[in-house]
Amino acid sequence: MTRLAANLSMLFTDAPFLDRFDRAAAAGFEAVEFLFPYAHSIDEVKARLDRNGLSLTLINAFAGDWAGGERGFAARPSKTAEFAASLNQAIDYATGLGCPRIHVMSGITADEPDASACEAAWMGNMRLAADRTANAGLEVSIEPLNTRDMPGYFLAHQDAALDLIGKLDRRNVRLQFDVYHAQIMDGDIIRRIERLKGAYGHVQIAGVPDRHEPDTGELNYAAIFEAFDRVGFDGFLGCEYNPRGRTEDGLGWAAPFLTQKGA
Ligand SMILES: O=C(O)C(=O)[C@H](O)CO
Ligand SMILES: [Mg+2]
Repeated sequence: MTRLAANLSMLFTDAPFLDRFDRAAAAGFEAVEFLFPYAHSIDEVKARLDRNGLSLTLINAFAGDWAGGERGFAARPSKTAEFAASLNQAIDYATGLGCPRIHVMSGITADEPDASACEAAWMGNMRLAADRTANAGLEVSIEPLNTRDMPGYFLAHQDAALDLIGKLDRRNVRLQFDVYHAQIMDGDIIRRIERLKGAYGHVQIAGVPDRHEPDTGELNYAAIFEAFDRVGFDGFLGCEYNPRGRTEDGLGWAAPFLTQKGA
């Protein structure tokens, strides 16, 4: 069964962040995800989830100065203190908001002088993340990002991320399988959904190449939704795209999977 989560960092962005929860629920979503809730208190965010009966599927740990180009700390040898602080904060929010999963970003490492030091930093930081989140009953996700949108990011390919997860040897770290990034970098999406079954705990979707609604472009999302069903994926597909216009006007493709309000 296809279950959708609205990504509130990308959808309904004509409204202030807290009002996007109301808009998502009114549009028929039962779940949401977002990158960074940290400008708001846990209580403020929880009140919006509760009053709309929404569940929360994913948050990101704080990733640094986003506007300045930072994309997380895990693989950056000089940022271990920032990493630990962002992890503790994210665990507090995830626990307080009933969110099962934290996306921990690895960082831009293209300019780091020593690639092996980046991998060593990633291993050490991610073991810390895995162990602290496991104690809190949470999962960590890592996500390869395409090099066109995110040049220099530490993780770009699905198989490389899987190799690292293998070396990490922690059961609560899994892939965040973003179909948009995976198609741009690796392709072979249907076979990959089958082959990686169990290795991803969260999925995100968007049209390729423009990152708009998943109803145009080079991917056949009807077949992709069927493939996730066929392999028994029972998590959420996060709608992480830039709407072509007003979010509600572009939700025709999602209508079969949204709650019909007033029905
Ligand atoms: O960009 C994405 O696809 C994400 O999911 C990240 O959380 C932000 O880079
Ligand atoms: Mg994503």
